[in-house]
Amino acid sequence: MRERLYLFDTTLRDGGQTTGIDYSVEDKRQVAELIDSLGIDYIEGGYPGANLTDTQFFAHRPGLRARFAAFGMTKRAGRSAANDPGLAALLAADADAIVLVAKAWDYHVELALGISLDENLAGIRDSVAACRAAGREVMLDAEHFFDGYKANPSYALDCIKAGYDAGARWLVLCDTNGGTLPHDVTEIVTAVCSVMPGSHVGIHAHNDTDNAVANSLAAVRAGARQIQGTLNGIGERCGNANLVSLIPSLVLKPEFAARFELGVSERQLASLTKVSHAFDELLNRAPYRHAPYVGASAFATKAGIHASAVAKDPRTYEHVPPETVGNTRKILVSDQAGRSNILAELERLGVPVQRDDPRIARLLDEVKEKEALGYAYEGADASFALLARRVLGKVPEFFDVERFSVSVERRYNAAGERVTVSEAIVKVTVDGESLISAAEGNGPVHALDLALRKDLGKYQRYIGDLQLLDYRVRIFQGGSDAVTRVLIECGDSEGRRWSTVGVSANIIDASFQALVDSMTYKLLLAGAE
Ligand SMILES: CC(=O)SCCNC(=O)CCNC(=O)[C@H](O)C(C)(C)COP(=O)(O)OP(=O)(O)OC[C@H]1O[C@@H](n2cnc3c(N)ncnc32)[C@H](O)[C@@H]1OP(=O)(O)O
Ligand SMILES: CC(=O)C(=O)O
Repeated sequence: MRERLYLFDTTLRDGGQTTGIDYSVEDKRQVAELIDSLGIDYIEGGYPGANLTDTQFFAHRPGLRARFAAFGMTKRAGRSAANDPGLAALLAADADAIVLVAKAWDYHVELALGISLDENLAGIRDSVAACRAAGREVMLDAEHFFDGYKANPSYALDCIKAGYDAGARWLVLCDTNGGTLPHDVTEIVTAVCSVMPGSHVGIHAHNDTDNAVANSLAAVRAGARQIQGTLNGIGERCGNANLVSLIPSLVLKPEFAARFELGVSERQLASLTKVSHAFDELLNRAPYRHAPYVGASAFATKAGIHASAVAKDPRTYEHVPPETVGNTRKILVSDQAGRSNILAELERLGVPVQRDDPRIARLLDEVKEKEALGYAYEGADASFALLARRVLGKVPEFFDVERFSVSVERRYNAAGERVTVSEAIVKVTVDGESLISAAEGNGPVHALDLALRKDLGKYQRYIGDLQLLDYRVRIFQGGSDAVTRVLIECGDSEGRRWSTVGVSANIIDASFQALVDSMTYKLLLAGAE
């Protein structure tokens, strides 16, 4: 029979202490729903009474499947629990559980609180008892437990015992400064669980040594049965234990899966990548490509030797199947590639080719030569598709660019204001007919884009819904000269997205190459003839 392991999410409380993150009430509601969709047991909504947002959030409690927890501190020194405004605000909040933070390090009690060690124990007892008397489930967040245990083990233990005796359901050992390493966590949690029931012990790890996840797993192995953490590891300073990394390790790694049961179903696990990215979207930041399990690179294979083995069996280079966490396998084409990468990418792009086609070796050589000049195909799938189709003789000559020119001029407009105007002229040949178009744009690339797509003759009807979505420039040293690489991302009304690359010593020329590839790829996608 497997033991139940409880997950506690503090994205909305400790996560709110992250630099650069400032939730609104509506943000909190949306994040709570995201967390709840994963099957987490507890969601800590914030600190009612500490600020208006949190107080309002608790005033209109979200409808959640998880137990909803309110955070606050034990009563202030010199006040009774019944006469403490902070505690009163916590009790007034509509929450199933109350999390009380209490000092467990003698040094902090004497310095930060300025009270005796016994007064602190009495404060813990009285505060927990008051919350229990109000019918709430109580958790004691034992702040600085690990540092406190190292300094004075019997006092740190007395603090959590005081909470337990007064009725706290959970005693959460906090590595508040985040400096504890996994071997210390193992030793200290083992010692705690030899005198307290592990089924009441939790872990709250910070990531200041990049060990918050490792420390949480060590605590579970040593007997703790509740893990606190956040979505994508946000939290004070370097963050908290990342639940997005912890959940799949607990569910998929045999050592944990065989011993423990979580509230997260297979279907919920498969939504992890989506939830993690949706959270970043809400925070208005790009998802971290290299995030374990859910990053775009987590199951991306670039090296030729790896790709060749992955084609035979993905388990050769994947520690878990990507689909279990809702991620996907990617085989990238670059100067690190071999034939296997090329074949896998051609298959993904739907380009039919025999495995022993001698043109594959030519294509691989061409990729490596162009990458040496500065092209980067791992981020430009459409340019690779065109290169491959050209080598395989499968790209129609839709249009030919005879010439283009761009000018940038600063002048006064009719209202006497100073404006900078970009104008472009593009001359193309379509089916033997010369077509000249001119356009003005916000900048030179915008003007070129508009001029190029203004008149493509009989192909015009295929490109009406083409949209330029992203434009990135990188300047680097190629040989003795500076080289500019431009990556462009485009999309269309059918929700398709593709990327192209252009390289030149001249930024406009590099941009134009990428624009032309983009237009050509769109015509291919549209089946233009
Ligand atoms: C480890 C953690 O992450 S704990 C959570 C930390 N999170 C936050 O602090 C965010 C929300 N906090 C706040 O909005 C404010 O700090 C408030 C509203 C809680 C308190 O504000 P203020 O009354 O102005 O006090 P201030 O923040 O300056 O200092 C904290 C006070 O609480 C006392 N205190 C700290 N921890 C505890 C505790 N566990 N039990 C009792 N008192 C405590 C401190 O000694 C200090 O008292 P003092 O004012 O007599 O010196
Ligand atoms: C309670 C808490 O957030 C900490 O000790 O880190």
